Amino acid sequence: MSIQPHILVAPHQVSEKAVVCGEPNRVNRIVAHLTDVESLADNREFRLMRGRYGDTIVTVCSTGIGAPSAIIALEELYQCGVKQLIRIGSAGALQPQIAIGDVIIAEAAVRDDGGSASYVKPGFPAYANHRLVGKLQAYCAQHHICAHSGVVRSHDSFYTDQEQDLCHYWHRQGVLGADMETAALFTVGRLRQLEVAAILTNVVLFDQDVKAGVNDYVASSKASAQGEQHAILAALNALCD
Ligand SMILES: O=P(O)(O)O[C@H]1O[C@H](CO)[C@@H](O)[C@H]1O
Ligand SMILES: O=c1cc[nH]c(=O)[nH]1
Repeated sequence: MSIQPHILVAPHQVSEKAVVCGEPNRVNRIVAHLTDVESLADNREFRLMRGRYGDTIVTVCSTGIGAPSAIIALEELYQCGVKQLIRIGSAGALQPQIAIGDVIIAEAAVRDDGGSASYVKPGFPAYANHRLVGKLQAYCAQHHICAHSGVVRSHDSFYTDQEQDLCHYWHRQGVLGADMETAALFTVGRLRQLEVAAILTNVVLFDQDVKAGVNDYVASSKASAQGEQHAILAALNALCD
């Protein structure tokens, strides 16, 4: 089969197990844990590399920001034969007990994104693969990683005029954190019969100014960077054991 139009890889280059993340540079930090690393493609927001974690080959792909590009990556990875996929993302906390660098294991996601809405009615649930969630939780428990499991909210913009009210609304419903891709990956992944999970590093405290939190992350605040390493190891172990 031919090369996919956005991720620029062909099926024979891609493994059944994949890790995705928003930020292209995070791909490099993920493959630092792999051996026999090969660069596959680097196009727009999509950076792809492949390597070995123990005996298992893993493909790592960045998806950029937001549901549309995450769905493009998922659909093209699916065309290439991917069957299991874990997102290693970042998030902002919606609960005060979640510290910077804690990880959030998404059991399900509120579909406040436009991408998944273009596929299926809003009543269709965005929920993670139960087996992968269990493996992420087990790894975090064994390694004393501060992990919170529950519902996240995926949205399309930080900067809507109602954002603060929306965050407080979802806080009151017990939602743990916000990101921009998990709901779309869970929804479209489910429609394509992929096994999908997500583990997110918290980079913004509840009610903290979002720009300050994201800036800290860009500057690699120690706790965020440590949390990302925890999320990477949890995801690779969940996918490969
Ligand atoms: O760090 P990533 O994986 O990109 O995830 C989060 O960070 C971006 C926003 O700053 C959004 O993509 C959001 O989902
Ligand atoms: O607050 C945040 C931080 C990262 N990503 C989000 O979507 N929200």
